[in-house]
Amino acid sequence: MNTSNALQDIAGTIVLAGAGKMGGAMLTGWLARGLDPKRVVVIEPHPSAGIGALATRGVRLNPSPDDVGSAATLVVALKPQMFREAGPMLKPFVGPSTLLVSIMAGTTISALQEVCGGSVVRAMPNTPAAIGRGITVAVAASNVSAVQRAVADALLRATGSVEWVDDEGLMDAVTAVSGSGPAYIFLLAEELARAGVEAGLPQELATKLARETVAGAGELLHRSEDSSATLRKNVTSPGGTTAAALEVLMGPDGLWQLMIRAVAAATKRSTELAK
Ligand SMILES: NC(=O)C1=CN([C@@H]2O[C@H](COP(=O)(O)OP(=O)(O)OC[C@H]3O[C@@H](n4cnc5c(N)ncnc54)[C@H](O)[C@@H]3O)[C@@H](O)[C@H]2O)C=CC1
Ligand SMILES: O=C(O)[C@@H]1CCC=N1
Repeated sequence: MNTSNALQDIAGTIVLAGAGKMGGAMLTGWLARGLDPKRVVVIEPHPSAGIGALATRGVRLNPSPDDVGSAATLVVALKPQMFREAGPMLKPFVGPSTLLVSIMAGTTISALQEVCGGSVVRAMPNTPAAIGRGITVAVAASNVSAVQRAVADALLRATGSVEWVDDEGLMDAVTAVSGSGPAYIFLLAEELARAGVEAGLPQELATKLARETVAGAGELLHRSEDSSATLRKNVTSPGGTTAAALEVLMGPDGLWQLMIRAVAAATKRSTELAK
C-alpha cells in the first residue's frame, strides 16, 4: 500500500481522543504524510503548545460533539485508566460505520465495543513512532471491513511499520515486548553509563559513550541484514574483553533471566489493566 496516497484517500472525519505523547506522535505522522488537517478533530483537555498551534492549520480542537457527529474513524489514545471515565463521552462520535482504533494498553476489543461500539481495531505502537520508526501490532474485530482495516493500517503505518495478528490474546505479550520495550533500551543506556562511572569514567563522558553506543548499535541492527546474534558475535573476539562481559550477562541470573521476569511482569500488568 502506498501510505501517502492511502492517507490522502481516507474518507470522512478522523477524531483523535487524547493527544498526549502517543496520540500527538500519531497526529504528527498523519499530517506529515499528507492527511488534510481540516479532516482532523482533536479531543484533548490539556493540549500542548504544538497541538494548540495545529488549529491554525485547520485541525479542530475540542469542538462540541454535536458539531462533529459520528466520525469515520475515532482513534483513542487515552490512558486505559482514563477510558473508564471518559469512554462514554466518546459515544457521540461513534456511528454504525465508525472505525474505532485504540492504542490503549490492556483495553480489550470487547471492552471497547461495550463502552463505545463501532468496529474496533486494537493496536499497540511504541514511542519511536515520534520519529517515524515505531512498530505497531494490530488486531481487528470480526466486524471490521477490509476498507476499515486498510484505513487503520494507513493511520498506524504513518509512524513506522505495522504487523497484524489474528489472536488478540497475543496483545499483552506484544505490549510487554515492543510497547514497553523502548524503556528497557533506555534503561540499558542509563545503566551502562552508571557502570562506566563505577569503572572510573567521568559522568559526562560515560553518558555520551553509553548513549552513542546504544544509538549506534540500534542503527547498525536496523541497517544490517545480519541477525542481532551475528552482530553480537562480530564484537566478540575469542578470549577478549567482550567475551568476559558476556560471560556475566549470559550467565546464571544474567540478562535472559532478568528479561523473562521483566516481560512476564509487563504482560501480567497488561492483563490487569483489562479489569
Ligand atoms: N507511552 C508509550 O510508550 C505508549 C503508550 N501507549 C498507550 O497510549 C495511551 C496514551 O499514552 P501516552 O500518550 O503515553 O499518555 P499521555 O498521558 O501522554 O496522553 C494521554 C492524553 O489524554 C488526555 N486526556 C485526559 N482525559 C481526556 C479526555 N477525557 N478526553 C480526551 N483526552 C483526555 C491527557 O490530557 C493526555 O494528553 C495509553 O493508553 C498507553 O497505554 C501505547 C504504546 C506506547
Ligand atoms: O507503560 C504503559 O502502560 C504503556 C503501554 C506500553 C508503553 N507504555
